[in-house]
Amino acid sequence: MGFGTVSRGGSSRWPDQRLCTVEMGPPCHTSCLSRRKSSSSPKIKVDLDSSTGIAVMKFQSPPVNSLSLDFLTEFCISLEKLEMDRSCRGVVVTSALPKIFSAGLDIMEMYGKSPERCGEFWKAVQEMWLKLYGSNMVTIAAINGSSPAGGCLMALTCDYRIMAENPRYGIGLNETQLGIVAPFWFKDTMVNTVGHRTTELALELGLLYSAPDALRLAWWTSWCRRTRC
Ligand SMILES: CC/C=C\CC(=O)SCCNC(=O)CCNC(=O)[C@H](O)C(C)(C)COP(=O)(O)OP(=O)(O)OC[C@H]1O[C@@H](n2cnc3c(N)ncnc32)[C@H](O)[C@@H]1OP(=O)(O)O
Repeated sequence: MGFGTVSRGGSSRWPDQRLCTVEMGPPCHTSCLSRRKSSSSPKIKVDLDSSTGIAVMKFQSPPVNSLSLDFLTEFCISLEKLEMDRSCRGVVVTSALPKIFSAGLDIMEMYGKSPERCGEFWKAVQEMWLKLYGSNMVTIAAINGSSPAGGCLMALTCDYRIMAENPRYGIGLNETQLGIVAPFWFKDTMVNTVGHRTTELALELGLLYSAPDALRLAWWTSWCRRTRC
């Protein structure tokens, strides 16, 4: 079973556990997280407004909010805590840094590391996707800066996307420009939002879109497919 087959909003609060076994090694989400410790200085600031039930997760990991193992671990733990808080109905993910939403996967995590460390990192990337995609909360990406590759994946994984209009901000799965292939579940996540043909073109050329171009291609017209149960 592939990641692209995970359905949203099913009866379970978490995606099918079989996915952990097949794609992610030994189960399960919580045990993976509890093995890792997040760094002492928070990379993500979380504020929950109890009067609205809306939480804001602000990325504050300079210089570019790259998705390191520490960042991803903290993200998953924070999201899990909000998930368990019944008063929280929705989450906005955004950046505290000027000009950057997230630069995507931390390139230094993929260079000169042991296979074990690479495996741990990749598992954390998958967990981020599973937790965000399978969340019972309404999830919104407020994209207030550039959002290439893994940053784009994170935004696409949310129910809604809102992007600040600035000609310097780009969003897209630009992996081809880096000489690497976007994993199929990155691709599937984009197909779910903008359709097959747009995704095919975007991935082939490694395109980064401005907010108006993305709007034209229906990046922002996804709807909330579930409510908090
Ligand atoms: C198999 C899965 C494959 C891929 C998924 C991925 O996500 S791969 C990562 C893809 N990411 C990118 O291609 C983004 C590359 N970065 C940029 O385009 C720019 O840095 C960005 C985000 C537009 C910001 O530009 P700006 O001019 O503001 O900053 P600058 O380029 O000078 O970068 C500042 C420092 O950040 C470091 N950095 C940038 N991106 C990453 C990253 N993804 N991981 C780790 N570090 C990153 C950059 O090297 C600079 O470091 P410094 O020590 O100051 O030189």
